[in-house]
Amino acid sequence: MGNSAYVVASDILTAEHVCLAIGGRELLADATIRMARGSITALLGRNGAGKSLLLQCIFGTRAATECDVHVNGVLLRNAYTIPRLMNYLPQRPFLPQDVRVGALMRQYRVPQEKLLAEYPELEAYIHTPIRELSPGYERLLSVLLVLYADSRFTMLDEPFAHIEPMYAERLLASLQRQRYRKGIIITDHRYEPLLQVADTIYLLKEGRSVYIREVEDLVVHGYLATLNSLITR
Ligand SMILES: Nc1ncnc2c1ncn2[C@@H]1O[C@H](COP(=O)(O)OP(=O)(O)OP(=O)(O)O)[C@@H](O)[C@H]1O
Repeated sequence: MGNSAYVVASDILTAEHVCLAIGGRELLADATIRMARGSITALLGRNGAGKSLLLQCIFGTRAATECDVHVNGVLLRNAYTIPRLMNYLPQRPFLPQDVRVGALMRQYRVPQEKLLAEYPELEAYIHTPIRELSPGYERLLSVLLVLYADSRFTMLDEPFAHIEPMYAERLLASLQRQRYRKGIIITDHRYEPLLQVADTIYLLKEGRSVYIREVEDLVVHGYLATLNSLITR
């Protein structure tokens, strides 16, 4: 797990009693997540466990049956409407296809010089419209825009999907750097890199969030069959 020494005295976001039913099907049943600015929280769960729905409920773009989101004890409604509080990387492509990379960096208020210092290869794409990027490159750019944007909390839904191994490693390093200035929650099926950087781990199971104290708990709760892939590294 990550080093909680990175955690600084800071904003605390809690989402409690998150309940959601669609078409009579109970999909979230009292899920709870707590995240602090300066730390990384991993949200694991099997396919269809409700991870994306939970993030959308916290963000406020999905109407939940119940969802109490507080930042430093202040109750929030529709977190997405509060400037610079929180941003969210959805699982599916969302960038406007006709807009150029540089224009999007400005729109997201990304510190362009800093981002280009870390990813100098992006310079060549500054004038390129999104529709001309490969799907993997578009995904990488989407993750970077959300991660480097000015917000106190960032939620990333499958940031490693479609990203080549070299970029996945660099992205992990970027996450470590960005954790100093924001609280980050990540859900991804590539659990190994997540376990490396996460300070806190939750497993979403049967609509509830289970706090994972030890990686062995992931086997106990039926998320992993064994710990072999972790232990043999
Ligand atoms: N609009 C909807 N109407 C009905 N059911 C939905 C809707 N959106 C999601 N679901 C169902 O809710 C469940 C949880 O979906 P969600 O996308 O949150 O899962 P997930 O944990 O993110 O899964 P994955 O890891 O496969 O992306 C799934 O069974 C899905 O079919």
